[in-house]
Amino acid sequence: MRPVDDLTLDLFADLAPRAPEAVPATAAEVLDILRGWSEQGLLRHLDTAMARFVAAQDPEAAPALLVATALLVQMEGRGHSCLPLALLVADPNAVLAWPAEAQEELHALWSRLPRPLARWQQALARSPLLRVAAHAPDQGQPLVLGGPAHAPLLYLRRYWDYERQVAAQITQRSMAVVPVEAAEVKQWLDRMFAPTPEAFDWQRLACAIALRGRFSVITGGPGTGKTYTVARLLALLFATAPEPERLRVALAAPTGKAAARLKQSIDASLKQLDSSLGGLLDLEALVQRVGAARTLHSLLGARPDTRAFAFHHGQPLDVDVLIVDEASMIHLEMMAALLDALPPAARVVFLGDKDQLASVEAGAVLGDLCRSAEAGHYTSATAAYALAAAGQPLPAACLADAGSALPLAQQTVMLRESRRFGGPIGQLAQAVNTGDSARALALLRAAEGGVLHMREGAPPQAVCQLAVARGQAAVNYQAFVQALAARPALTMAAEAHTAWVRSVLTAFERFRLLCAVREGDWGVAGLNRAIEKALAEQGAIAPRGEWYAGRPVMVTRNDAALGVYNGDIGVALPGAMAGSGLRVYFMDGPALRAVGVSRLAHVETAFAMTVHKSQGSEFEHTALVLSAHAGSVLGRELVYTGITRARQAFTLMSQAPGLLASAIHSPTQRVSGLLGFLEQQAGQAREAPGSAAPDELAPWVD
Ligand SMILES: Nc1ncnc2c1ncn2[C@@H]1O[C@H](COP(=O)(O)OP(=O)(O)OP(=O)(O)O)[C@@H](O)[C@H]1O
Repeated sequence: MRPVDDLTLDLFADLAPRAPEAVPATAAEVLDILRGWSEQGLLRHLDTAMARFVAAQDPEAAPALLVATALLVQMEGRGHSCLPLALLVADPNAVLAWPAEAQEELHALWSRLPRPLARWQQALARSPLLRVAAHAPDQGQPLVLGGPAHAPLLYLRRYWDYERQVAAQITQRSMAVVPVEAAEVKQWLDRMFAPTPEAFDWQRLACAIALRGRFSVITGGPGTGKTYTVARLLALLFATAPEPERLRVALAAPTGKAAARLKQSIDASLKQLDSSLGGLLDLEALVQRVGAARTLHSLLGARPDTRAFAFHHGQPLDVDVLIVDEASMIHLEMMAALLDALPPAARVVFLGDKDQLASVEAGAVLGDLCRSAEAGHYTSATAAYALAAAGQPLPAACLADAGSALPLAQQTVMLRESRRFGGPIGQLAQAVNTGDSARALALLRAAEGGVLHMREGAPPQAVCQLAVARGQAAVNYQAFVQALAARPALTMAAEAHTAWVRSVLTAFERFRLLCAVREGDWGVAGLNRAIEKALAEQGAIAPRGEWYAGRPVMVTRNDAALGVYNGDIGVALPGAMAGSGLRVYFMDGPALRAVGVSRLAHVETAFAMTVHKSQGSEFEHTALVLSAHAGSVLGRELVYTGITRARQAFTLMSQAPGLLASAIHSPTQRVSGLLGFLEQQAGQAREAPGSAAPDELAPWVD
């Protein structure tokens, strides 16, 4: 990006003349306006505090810089990694989506700020606190103006660093392919996958692609066989490694629950494969080698109260292969930390559903990485490898020119056939995903096969009724109530107590209420209170104070010392001995863990939880509750994620008619520059002397 000269600015000046009466805003006036917006709840106090910080550090800071800083911090709080400056200048409300009553003030301020974009850029670039990435040296400035010249992006410095680092790691790792004996791979794939003569087998392709790469992504909706495929990949690595007994494999996921589920499902898949391979490989030994799955925080060695991890590039993880599930939940900062901690020669495979909700924190990394997963964009070199190793010609529609295809695309495979969601739930999820609200509503209204249910415009009591009433068609918390009531006599052996605890935890996991928002009668807090009250009236629980027997809780903060992690769900129950206090029991695969309630400071009741927190879990019956006051939170990904948490039955409870359709028509778009960085770095890699373009890589040995 070149600095903008005054001549260029003059050319633009006439395009958007300022109204003659509009007096340019001063920095002091802008800080006052921002404070007013904080008081009205349009901005957070943190947002305006950052603008004040900039004003304090740079007394000459332009008013436009102060506005942009506050809005940038607000955007970060909403999950965006940067602020799209051109759009902000041209149409601030397209970026901010403020309520109608606030827009007049917004436009009033805008009329007093510079136009067009080039003048904003010039005003911003004058500050020593901002670095124009294209031509200014890095002097630790807290703000960075990057992105393409026609669509500049304003970053907080650390997000700019994360995106650049993540893109560099991915590009290098995607290009650093491992030599592979294609014929040997094909032989193993023939043994591991049944022939599919009529259809292209994406699972076989994913296995072959991940085998040759140090970075790969396998994306697909629920039940498309991501874990089935990765279990075969592990077996294939084990079969082809020069020293399989030394292979160090680690499994991880963003939450404890998702990690435990990954381990269970990989173990089950390897067992099934073991019997179908008839002892050709010692997969029992592989299962032992894989060990327990961990949360990403625990894998990286999170340290209390700091952003730093024990493992990083100076102290890399001790792994050869890392499988990471539920990758849609990984935020940008975590992705940067994870890639930084991986030894250069290790393979990492990310599994996840690109259409699910992105992380609460900034970044939508999996979504960004999978932007062209459906299209494929494979080069002729990848196609040749697919033919040699997976034994299938790639569909012509998935091929692309090597000059434009990203190295990342060569290592990304989308699985397309769901083995578990063929029925009404799968059809509903697909309708939502494709933006077809008419079909989604028709499926719900037809109450297909007793699997789908919908109620619009019902009072919150109806949601509570659905969750706790006896004799409902689909399973609800009555299963939990019954398990709770079946407590064995205190004289019974400890095994009976363990079996009871396990039955209570299992029953609780059969049903869940998922909300879009936390507050209000239709939010997590209100519904938790209502359900506690209703269950107490039934005599199922006896809440006296915060803790009571049968209180289900979700952990909201990692505590490595206690071994509990954000998202873990447990139930408070009395111990086996008479008079023993309440403990929260957690299920860790087959094992149980108990923590005294007084030691758990960061938990919340979990009869109702947010859709965000439900990622990585599935329930026999899921009820999704849509509040009329959810605002922009109510998007397509939220509804899709809620639906795909349901295994056998799904109920939609909507406070008002029309909420579902409006959510389906509002796909969430997170602003990020990650793809731009990936394209830029792929271009640099292509042009670097002696470097191989993706099409020229020699990834396998015939
Ligand atoms: N090629 C296949 N042949 C037979 N069964 C398969 C195949 N692929 C997957 N399955 C079965 O389909 C089910 C779903 O597979 P899997 O659990 O691997 O999907 P997933 O994409 O990991 O799902 P989720 O998103 O829920 O984690 C499993 O029971 C698995 O054994």
